[in-house]
Amino acid sequence: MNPNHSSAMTGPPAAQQPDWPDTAALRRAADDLAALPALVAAEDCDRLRERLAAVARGEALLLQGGDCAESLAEAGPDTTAAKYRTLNLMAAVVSEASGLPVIRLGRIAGQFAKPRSSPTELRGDVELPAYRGDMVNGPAFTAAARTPDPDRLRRVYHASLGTLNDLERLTAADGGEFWTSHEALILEYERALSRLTPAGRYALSGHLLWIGERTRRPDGAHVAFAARVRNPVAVKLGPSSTPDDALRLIDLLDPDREPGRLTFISRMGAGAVRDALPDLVAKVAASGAEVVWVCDPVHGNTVSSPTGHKTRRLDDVLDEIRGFLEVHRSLGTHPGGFHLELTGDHVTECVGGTYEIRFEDLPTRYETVCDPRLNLGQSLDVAFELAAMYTASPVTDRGTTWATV
Ligand SMILES: O=C[C@H](O)[C@H](O)COP(=O)(O)O
Ligand SMILES: C=C(OP(=O)(O)O)C(=O)O
Ligand SMILES: [Mn+2]
Repeated sequence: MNPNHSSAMTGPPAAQQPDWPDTAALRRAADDLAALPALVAAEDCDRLRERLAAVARGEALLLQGGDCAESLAEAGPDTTAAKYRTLNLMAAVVSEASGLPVIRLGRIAGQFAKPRSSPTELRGDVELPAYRGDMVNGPAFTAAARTPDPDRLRRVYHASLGTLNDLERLTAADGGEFWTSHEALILEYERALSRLTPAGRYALSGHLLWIGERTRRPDGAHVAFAARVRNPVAVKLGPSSTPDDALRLIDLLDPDREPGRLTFISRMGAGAVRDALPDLVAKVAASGAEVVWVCDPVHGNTVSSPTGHKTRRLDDVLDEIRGFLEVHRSLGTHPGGFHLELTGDHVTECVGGTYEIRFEDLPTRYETVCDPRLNLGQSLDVAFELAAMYTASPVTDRGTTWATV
């Protein structure tokens, strides 16, 4: 794995790219995708950008959620409907309590690629390439499954198309808008599904694409790609982010200062959010840029259970949300929304909740292929806790009236 892999001879470095063993096959897969219909419409990306502009103005909230990594084996109408209904229920609860419209954005129909802390995984004395999401390789711990396979680009395209069809049926039945998003990680996939339209270039693999914590360097290939497309885009900001990083990203990704174009997803961890976030939000606000601030209260709170399962405590998730709201309250800025890893099923991957999952319960239904997801009950716990926070401190004007949270 070459961390400075550059996918074009002269392009900027692209972090977290797989070592594809057959680059000719990769080229053929990308060419096939480039000739297939785009997955979403450019006009819909524009419409989502308008909705996000309302969030930037403090007139709406964003709820973004879904699997850490979608799975080809699990893809289908039932899992899609379960995730859709979970987000729908959460949005209804939060909207009722806050009095604000809630925009529903799935981590769905394309969330098939993962950045990893380590390029390899060691079990006993066997070392294999890390699982990088079903767009790249398979989760089974065998050399065959872990070898990056370019045909997977085609498979996730078709699975995403099926999911989009299912989502269309679901939204037609209840009349609401629902948008799709994923991390723009594998550049061959994203470039192959970008299209030049009369209004400019769009990444048409999803409505909103985000850049992850591990690929957000301002001089990197992911930021360069996002800068070239007109979709709404987001960037994760972890505890090492500096105000200067944020301001550079604004200049690169939102040079025209278009409200709704750029979202920052803060993922600091419950222990760091109150210290790390205020300076970022204050300096961005002082620059005059109108970005959307979203809280991802899961990625900074991953721990290992005594049984070695990757997990998260619901209490930490809620504490980071509270910290995020406190920071915005004290600065008079709008806490624009929430980004969560969740599923509509009754999995046992995170601990805590009204129907409490304990460390010892984790093996019962631990089904994620990457990070632990909140189950249906835990997702609703988050929604009702949010409702309680909004009821205690009503939003009346740009989120400035957070008396207590
Ligand atoms: O979102 C997913 C994970 O946080 C990311 O892939 C890193 O996971 P890892 O530390 O298990 O590699
Ligand atoms: C990898 C992810 O997050 P981050 O880039 O914030 O670590 C993710 O959202 O699954
Ligand atoms: Mn994750």
